[in-house]
Amino acid sequence: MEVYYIPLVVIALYYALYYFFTRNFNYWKKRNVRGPEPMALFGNLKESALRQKNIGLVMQEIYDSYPEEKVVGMFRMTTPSLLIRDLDILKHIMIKDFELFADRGQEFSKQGLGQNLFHADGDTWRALRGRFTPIFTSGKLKQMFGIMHDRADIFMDYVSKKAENNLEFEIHSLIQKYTVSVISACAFGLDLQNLDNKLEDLELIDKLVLEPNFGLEVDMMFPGLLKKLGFSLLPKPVGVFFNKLVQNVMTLRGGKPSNRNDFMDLILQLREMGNVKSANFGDMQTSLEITDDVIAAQAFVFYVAGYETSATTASYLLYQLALNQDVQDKLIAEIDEVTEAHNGQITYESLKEMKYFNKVSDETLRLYSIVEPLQRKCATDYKLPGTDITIEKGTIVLVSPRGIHHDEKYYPKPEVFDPERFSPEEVGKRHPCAYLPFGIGQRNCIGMRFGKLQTALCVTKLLRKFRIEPSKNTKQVLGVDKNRIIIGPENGIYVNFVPRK
Ligand code: HEM
Repeated sequence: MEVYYIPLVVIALYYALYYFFTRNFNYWKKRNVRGPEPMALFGNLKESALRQKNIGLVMQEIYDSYPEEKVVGMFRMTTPSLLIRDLDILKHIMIKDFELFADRGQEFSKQGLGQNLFHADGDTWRALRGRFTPIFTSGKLKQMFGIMHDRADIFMDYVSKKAENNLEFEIHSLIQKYTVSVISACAFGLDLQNLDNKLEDLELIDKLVLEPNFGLEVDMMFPGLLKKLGFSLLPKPVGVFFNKLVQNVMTLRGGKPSNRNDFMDLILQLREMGNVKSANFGDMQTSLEITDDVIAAQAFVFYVAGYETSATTASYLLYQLALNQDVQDKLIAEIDEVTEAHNGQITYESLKEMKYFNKVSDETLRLYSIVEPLQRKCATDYKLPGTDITIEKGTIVLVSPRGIHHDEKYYPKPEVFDPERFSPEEVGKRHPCAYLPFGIGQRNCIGMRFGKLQTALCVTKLLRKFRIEPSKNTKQVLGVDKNRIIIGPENGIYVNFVPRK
């Protein structure tokens, strides 16, 4: 008899689940906000949740599908979120009304690695940003340049040896060797001499952190649940690894700054200054004790945010030089001229003088912005300027830099690589929010100057020695890796390094 109930139970369960996973899907319709039709459970992120497409491409497609809309109502899994397309609204959210949108809405813990600058929110973030901003000034970077330069020389020796046997390189993984050694040296004083021996632990960290895990989707579906349950977005071994690493470095330095002038020294100097109040970020007086856990969390985020982003930027840049030999000619001429004027040395100052390099680098990051989407959480009910729409407290708003950077309204023929888009005249004609590879506003990328510097150093050193040319494996169109949380090339980028005459 009971057996007859089984189909009924299955059907009831099916409907209950279906209801649960679609219960919010009238949310934007009720508010007259247009957007793509969501799918049960996945909302509008089915392809990224199933790892069929990088989330950056999914967001760009949503952006492209609504050219007339200022905002697009969408669903991150089952949670209503809003994609901002209009640049004036974007400016309000990211800059003018920043106080209401300071959070990213990804904080998963107030302890351990959760105290890192990227994931932290609220007072913890304010205190962290206030205290750590001084270690990214131009002056501090200049002091660190020597460490970076040594790493670049080791890298050039490595490449030159390899190039004796084979001109073709897969440049994404190649340049990662350089950025891993730079960040390891600058963030925690680790001198990786043999670039082929990327530490096994660091390989593992790469896998654990930069490959998407389903914690992200759970957090989208049930915002705040992971934090309540004490689950981390980051697997435990990551925390253990960075704590141990930082402990070792601090023990070696006797808990005091050495004379290396790396991030670890700068953080130890900050610690010696004690619990300084900082009111730089908003009205709130915030303070923060720099504990070992706080140091480990920042070492973690500087490492993870620092190496892959710059390696990807440099490899896309070299790829575009291979395809655009005229741009490369002009860039090499500039590098040679400026370097000769500095007695054949590439220095912090000489890199600053390379104006054309900056244009090439800016255009690279327009075409291939790497961190997608940008995200903020609304701290209060908020009427979007210039619309009748009020978003509720707690709503996640998203921005697609890739969508904006490929929008022909701002960049005619967006798929063409043209560094002249970044001449001062052209930049002056554009909306200030039309370019955001490093994000924008008070919560933008804290490591922007560091990232630009290590990319510039690597590329200029390479171009002093080699021309970059297409190889038989150079693709005309690059795919995007589906299995990374940031944008990067699928199956690498192949080019030839041809020694310059
Ligand atoms: C080409 C290189 C890089 C790119 C394209 C890049 C891009 C970004 C973007 C788009 C954001 C989010 C900004 C926002 O939400 O408005 C970000 C945040 C961040 N980046 Fe970078 N980044 C790069 C290099 C670096 C480096 C070298 C470091 C550290 C050494 C770093 C550390 C961080 C940190 C800590 C945050 C969080 C800042 C906060 O929330 O206060 N990044 N980055």
